[in-house]
Amino acid sequence: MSKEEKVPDAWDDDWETQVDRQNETVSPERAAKVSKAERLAKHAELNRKLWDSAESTDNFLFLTTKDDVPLKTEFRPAVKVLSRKPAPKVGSQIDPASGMSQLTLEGEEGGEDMDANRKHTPSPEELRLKAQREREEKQRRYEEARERLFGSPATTPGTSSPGTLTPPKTGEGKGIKGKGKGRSVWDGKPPTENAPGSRSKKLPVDTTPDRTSDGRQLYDPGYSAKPDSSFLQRRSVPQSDNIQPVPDEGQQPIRSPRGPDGSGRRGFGFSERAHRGYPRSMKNVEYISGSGSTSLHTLDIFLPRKLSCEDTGRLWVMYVGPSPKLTYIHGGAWRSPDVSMESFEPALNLLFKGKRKDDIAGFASINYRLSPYRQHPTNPSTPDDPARNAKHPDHIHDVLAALRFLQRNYGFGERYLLVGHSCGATLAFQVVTGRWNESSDGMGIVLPLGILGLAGIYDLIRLRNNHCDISMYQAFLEGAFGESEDNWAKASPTSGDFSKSWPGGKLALVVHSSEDELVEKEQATLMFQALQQDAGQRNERTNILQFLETSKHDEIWSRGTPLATMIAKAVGLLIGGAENTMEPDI
Ligand SMILES: N[C@@H](CC(=O)c1ccccc1NC=O)C(=O)O
Repeated sequence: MSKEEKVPDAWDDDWETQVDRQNETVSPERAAKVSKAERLAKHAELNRKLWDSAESTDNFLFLTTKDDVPLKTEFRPAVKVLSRKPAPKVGSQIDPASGMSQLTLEGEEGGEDMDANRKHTPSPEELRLKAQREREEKQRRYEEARERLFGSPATTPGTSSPGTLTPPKTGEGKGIKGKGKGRSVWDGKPPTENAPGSRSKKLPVDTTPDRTSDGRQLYDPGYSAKPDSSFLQRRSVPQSDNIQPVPDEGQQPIRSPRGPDGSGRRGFGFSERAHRGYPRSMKNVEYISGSGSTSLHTLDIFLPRKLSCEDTGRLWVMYVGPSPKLTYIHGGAWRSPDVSMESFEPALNLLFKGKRKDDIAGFASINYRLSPYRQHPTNPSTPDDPARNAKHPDHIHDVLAALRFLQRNYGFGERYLLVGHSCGATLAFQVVTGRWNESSDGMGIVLPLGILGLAGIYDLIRLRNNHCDISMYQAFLEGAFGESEDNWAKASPTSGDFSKSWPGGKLALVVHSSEDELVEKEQATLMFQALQQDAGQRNERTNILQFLETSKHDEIWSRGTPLATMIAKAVGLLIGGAENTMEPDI
């Protein structure tokens, strides 16, 4: 048979006719001219077909003749191979990554020449090596994520495993005693609940126990929380409560801040590429995942250096509102979308050139859902955006959820300063009223050692009354807290009873600028008075009211210096003791 002649396809209905036609068209001359080689080839081909049919397992005739056939299946007509095309082969290959068997149907990709299309089938050894490579890659990625989150690798590289949250390695870092400061506002024990009488020292104190000799660490394996304690050490991330334990590099855009490099350039710009060194920044980490999560349930984390279990001499700083682990809470009248983490960056740059740079373990900036702002000039909210239709107490619930996420993942307990600007300061003080501090699993957060409120709103009704000629105030307060002024009163931090709700508090620093054009200084004074109500009682808190001379409302954060100075001062008060109180700290 010449190459030009097409082999009839046995799947075609008329294949027999085609074959017959071909046979007819073969001239007797051509038939007669069959060479010896051709005859041998034909013979070999016939032989091959015979062996194929003999070896076919499609139909074991000896079994079909018996009635008691072992493994008998229902009647299935045997597939007859009618074509010279190789029969489609179903191959199964185990994917080393997924462990799933991948079914492939050779010949599916079309094309007549199956040899050309046939893929290389890996040998078992190749598969094993591939699986091993993939396993190693997975482990490496997990350890990267873990190190990014905790700032320290597993004790033995490759021994940590996804699914368990192992405590950070002991190593780098310095305890208070090691720093030679000898003064601390906490006692070196694992954080306990903010229960009355749980603190024994007033700020400042000079009785720091030797925390290295008592052997306790952030994750003390021997420590068990008091039965009624709101603090529980976490050795594994809870699966409940929508907590996302490890920000995954694939999911989280990482911005890597540059620290001051001595060149005089501003530091902490964020580079485009992710990198694993320090300082390290993680952006848009979701603190709630799943159905209730929105685009604003995020926080940003900034780690100046590797974290260590022995970092108990350092504070975290949390900014409520957009920023870096000072915890910081941004302002924006509970509704403005244009206040973001960047508002904290000028202050960060200064802080990390300043005296307190070694006293801060990490920063976090907490975002939270906003109330509607339909008239926003450039970015109006829409009714269907769950991130921008919040009503009190949504905002404070979000802040508490974020703090719980950070505490569970980083285990810093009470060792943090909560910083808020404007309505961020409202939220910061709402945290320590304890009124909304409950959670689905019955565990609240551990309240902070200190609060720094800047240009804060603390008495909602007084604020509106002082500005009743400007509709914006009524509008944003109503947008956030509804129409009932009873609710406004209950939500106002000035109505808190802090001796009861925040007995472990060491510092409340209320800062206001005389030049604030949006919030009057009465707000700061009222807050200070509310804090002072329990002065002289059993509490150990230092309350400070401080007025700045030169900052307008938003300049406190936008110029960087006022915010950085006040954070450094608060950190100094909490860590360094009284002698540092009046020093310029940055
Ligand atoms: N830019 C905001 C106004 C604002 O942020 C504000 C106005 C008056 C008093 C306090 C304010 N912000 C507090 O977080 C707005 O347009 O709603």
